[in-house]
Amino acid sequence: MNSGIRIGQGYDVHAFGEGDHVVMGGVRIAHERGVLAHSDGDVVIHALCDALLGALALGDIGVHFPPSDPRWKGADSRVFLRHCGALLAERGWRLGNADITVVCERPKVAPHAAAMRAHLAADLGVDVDAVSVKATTSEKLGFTGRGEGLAAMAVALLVRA
Ligand SMILES: Nc1ccn([C@@H]2O[C@H](COP(=O)(O)O)[C@@H](O)[C@H]2O)c(=O)n1
Ligand SMILES: C[C@@]1(CO)OP(=O)(O)OP(=O)(O)OC[C@H]1O
Repeated sequence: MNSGIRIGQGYDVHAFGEGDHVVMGGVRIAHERGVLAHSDGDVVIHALCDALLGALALGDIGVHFPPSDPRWKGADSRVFLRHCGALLAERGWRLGNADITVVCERPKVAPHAAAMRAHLAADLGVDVDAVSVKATTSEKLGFTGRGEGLAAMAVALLVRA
């Protein structure tokens, strides 16, 4: 890892299940469904963690936080993100910027994007303008379009600390 930049990408999906809220970017959003997950099922943070781990070539979130490990049952995914931030710092990197896209028909993400960005930036120790969160529907096509679950994609650029 001698070059001055690294790039990574991440993708995560969680199916809707019983519940009355979803968590995205550390924000609890009231919703008529919850998500099926071992942790809190935060697709935004899981995708971002995978982008950061990918940039470091350190595997993926399931390697670091196995779904078989009872410690992570119901876990706040911000714990995972802070851990990834520490891995970056230990290796002499910091986040240059990250861009995350959530794909779902509902819930609406835009009203919560600023709060999500604030959480993600705080957990990674960067300015809020280094972290983008946006959303799109899939025009009622596919599993997200049918309202079966949530998806999120992330890209992250690392720069030398
Ligand atoms: N879950 C979502 C999906 C979309 N948005 C916002 O609505 C805009 C229009 O979405 P289209 O898929 O019709 O392009 C989009 O640009 C987002 O700002 C949202 O907040 N939450
Ligand atoms: C986050 C972990 C934690 O055990 O479990 P899940 O909440 O099910 O989420 P997933 O996106 O499948 O990632 C795997 C795991 O690391």
